[in-house]
Amino acid sequence: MSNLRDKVYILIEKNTENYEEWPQNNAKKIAEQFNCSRNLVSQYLNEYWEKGVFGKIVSRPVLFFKLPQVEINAKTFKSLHAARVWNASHSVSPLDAIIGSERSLYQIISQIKAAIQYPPHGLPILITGETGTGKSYLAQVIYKHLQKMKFITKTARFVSVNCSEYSNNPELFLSNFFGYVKGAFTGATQNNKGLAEIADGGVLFLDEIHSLSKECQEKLFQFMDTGTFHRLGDNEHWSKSNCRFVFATSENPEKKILPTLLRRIPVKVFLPAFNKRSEQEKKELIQFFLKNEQKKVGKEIYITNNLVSFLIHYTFKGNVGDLKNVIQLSCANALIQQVEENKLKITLMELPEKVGFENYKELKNTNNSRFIAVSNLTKNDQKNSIEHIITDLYTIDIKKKPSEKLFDCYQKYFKKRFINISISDSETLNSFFGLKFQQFTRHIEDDYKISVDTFFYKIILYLFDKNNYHYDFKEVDFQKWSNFKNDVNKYLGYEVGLVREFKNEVDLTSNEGEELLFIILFKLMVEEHKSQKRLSLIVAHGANTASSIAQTVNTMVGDYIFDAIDMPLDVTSKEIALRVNNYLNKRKSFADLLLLVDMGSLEKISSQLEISNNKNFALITNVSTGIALDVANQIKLKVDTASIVQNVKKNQTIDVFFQKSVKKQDMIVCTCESGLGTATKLKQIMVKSFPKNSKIVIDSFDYYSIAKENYISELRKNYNILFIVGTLDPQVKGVTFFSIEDLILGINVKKITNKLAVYFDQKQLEIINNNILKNFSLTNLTDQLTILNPTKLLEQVTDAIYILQTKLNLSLKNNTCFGLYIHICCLIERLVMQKGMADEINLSKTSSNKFKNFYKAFKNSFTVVEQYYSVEIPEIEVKYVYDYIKEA
Ligand SMILES: Nc1ncnc2c1ncn2[C@@H]1O[C@H](COP(=O)(O)OP(=O)(O)OP(=O)(O)O)[C@@H](O)[C@H]1O
Repeated sequence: MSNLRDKVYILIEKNTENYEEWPQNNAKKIAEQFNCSRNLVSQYLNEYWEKGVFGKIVSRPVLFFKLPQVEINAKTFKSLHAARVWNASHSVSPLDAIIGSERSLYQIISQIKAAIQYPPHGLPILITGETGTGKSYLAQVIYKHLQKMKFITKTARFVSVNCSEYSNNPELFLSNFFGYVKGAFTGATQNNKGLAEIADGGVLFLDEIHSLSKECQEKLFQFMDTGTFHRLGDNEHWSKSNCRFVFATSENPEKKILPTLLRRIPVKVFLPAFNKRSEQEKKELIQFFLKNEQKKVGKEIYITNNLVSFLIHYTFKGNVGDLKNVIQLSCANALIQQVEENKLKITLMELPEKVGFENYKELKNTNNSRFIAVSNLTKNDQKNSIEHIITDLYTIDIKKKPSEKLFDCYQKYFKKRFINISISDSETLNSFFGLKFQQFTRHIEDDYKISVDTFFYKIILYLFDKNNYHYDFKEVDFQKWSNFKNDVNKYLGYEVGLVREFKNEVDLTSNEGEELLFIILFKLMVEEHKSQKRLSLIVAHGANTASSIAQTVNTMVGDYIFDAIDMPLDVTSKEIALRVNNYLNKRKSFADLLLLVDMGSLEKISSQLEISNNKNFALITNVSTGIALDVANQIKLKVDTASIVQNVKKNQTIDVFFQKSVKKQDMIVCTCESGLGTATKLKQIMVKSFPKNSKIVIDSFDYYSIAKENYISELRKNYNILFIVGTLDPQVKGVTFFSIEDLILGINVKKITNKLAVYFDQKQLEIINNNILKNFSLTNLTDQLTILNPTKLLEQVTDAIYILQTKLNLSLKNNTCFGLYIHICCLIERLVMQKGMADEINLSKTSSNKFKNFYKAFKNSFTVVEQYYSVEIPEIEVKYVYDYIKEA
């Protein structure tokens, strides 16, 4: 028989399982249940809390729950909701187990998590994507997540409705969905619950939502708004259901779903097609399905390397769903042949007939066939895991005895290990990390005049960008970890500060080991004497011609010399120039550019490349592995660029070209006094308003940097600044400023388009004009900036600022208000998404009385907002608003 202390533990553990039971976890209720002293129970509960076993919620009554794992410090929460959100974000979620959750689906899953735990019943979500990309699968995992994280009870249902079944029969939908009463139609012999009611407390998944008739869509959004509806045949009584909505469609939602319904779905996520996913993820999916087959057939499965390569490169029209079928059928085909064997071996021969080989380019270069066990399928990739690399660096440290040469050894090690690294530009730019890292390296190049080495730049993206790599770091347990750290630290300096600055900006959490690796790579990337003064780039047509020449040559000379850009066959010289310009734009601090291309006309591209006039530019055509090798060898021998061109001309019978370019790029600057985050979003909205092929660079900058003269003059060396868009005029001489306020009010948009007249034709200008008017409406702006309901949020923030002005007897200018609306809307979203609790408010003693008064008035004005979103605006943010208003 266990004692009372154990009984309390067991009861709390059991009740924690079911969120509905959490309110029972208080001393009074437990004491009643066990018929014992309340004080004693309270003592035990607090003991467990102090040990970090239970979390404490300081509501009335005080509640306890079992933490997912023991914490070092005692955890206290201000409300049930805060505890629940924290608990959810610290438990392993089924959503995190989805393949790709840490890379291609990373953003999507974070968005979904924030949306479904939004109080009280989550925000509706729309999942789009081609057929077979996993929309229904994701909806089911969302449901499992909600159950596991206790946002819904164990008995809550997942109700799936395939709307395409009702496309021609709205009445049937309404009766099945909302239920009916006896006599509602012929055959309605008794009252019947509808799917909406069955889903009460759970998840309602409406698949192929675009096929619902207009009438049904209207009824649906009325139900979404109020949670109530009439059963068919009964217009008097209201039925109720509180369910979470997940919608899916494989069509373009803007075209097929009523705008009124679409507006009520604030979170829209897009699942990528199978061929858009990385090789690593494809391999993991293949492994996942093969493991399922292994379980079914009860035999170990072996697959050939060529079949894996086929599955990775084949275009599956039905995406992941098709891949799953093809794997199942291949295993079935193999099983017929190998009934007697205790292993199942599958090769290209077992592929089902429906798979066509005509598009399969890789088949030409199949490798020597070899079988791989399913469990080993993704093993090779693990070799590049952060954990492995740190272990290697640690071993080098022990072997080499720390010396001046330590970082030379590290450099050699990385060059050897990552010589074949290939990350395309588009991959790096798609992610938040990629964009930020690019911006950051540009900032250190511009502001600190530090050159960035492309090779190490790529390794950092490869290892630390969750979109690119399996981010599976476990704590490294070295006996001599601290010695290693000390050895390395001897050679580190300002890099440490820069890395921390960057990490804070992207909100990258990392443990000690990861941080040290990041700093080592960063140091190697920026070491001045080794920095890359010459960029060598191969551009060629074909799926991987350029990268394969670059990889071969880099491997042959044992050094990372060439970057590569692969071009589709039908690309125009203009598009090539655009891609090369994008590449150059990211690497401003080089002295020479050596460009090796495979196409004919030299002048056509060179005239379209934008290279500042202080840089040498050499172009070599008809690139082949031989020519690239010749160039690489000369680079290794430190031959200067002009001589390389002459030598190649002598050695090879080809055309070469050398010129100094003088053309500058045009730029629109986006800035926002309330911070770089908002400026970046502003930039995204501007980019969206311009045609895709626009050559004008649109970029975001820190307000205070832009206001500095020397910063602007550096920028002007490479760019011609057309105008600035932002919340507050940074007063840059000779550059027109357009305030967001004007754009919101539709003022001055014509002036913008006038400035662009030389770049676009009349039709394009009209489109830009309309886009700006559309994209800069205040609601749309907030919509872009937040996932919360923009109209509601904006209304509440506007009211709060109005009250604040009245309280303080202030009259803020329109543009100050607009700046504040946008900043505070973004802030509220940040706080909602933060998952944890807001910091304790501790009005510092050093604050001025003026600020203290402001703080009080601000808090009073924002009470409604804070309560509605269950957030607390921290003092530091209030101080920010205070300074902003003071400056304006
Ligand atoms: N990430 C994944 N991990 C494991 N299995 C997956 C994944 N994505 C999809 N699948 C599997 O692929 C098949 C097709 O997925 P699903 O039916 O969810 O696609 P869909 O996008 O809803 O397709 P449709 O638009 O045709 O309804 C299912 O059997 C599903 O289990």
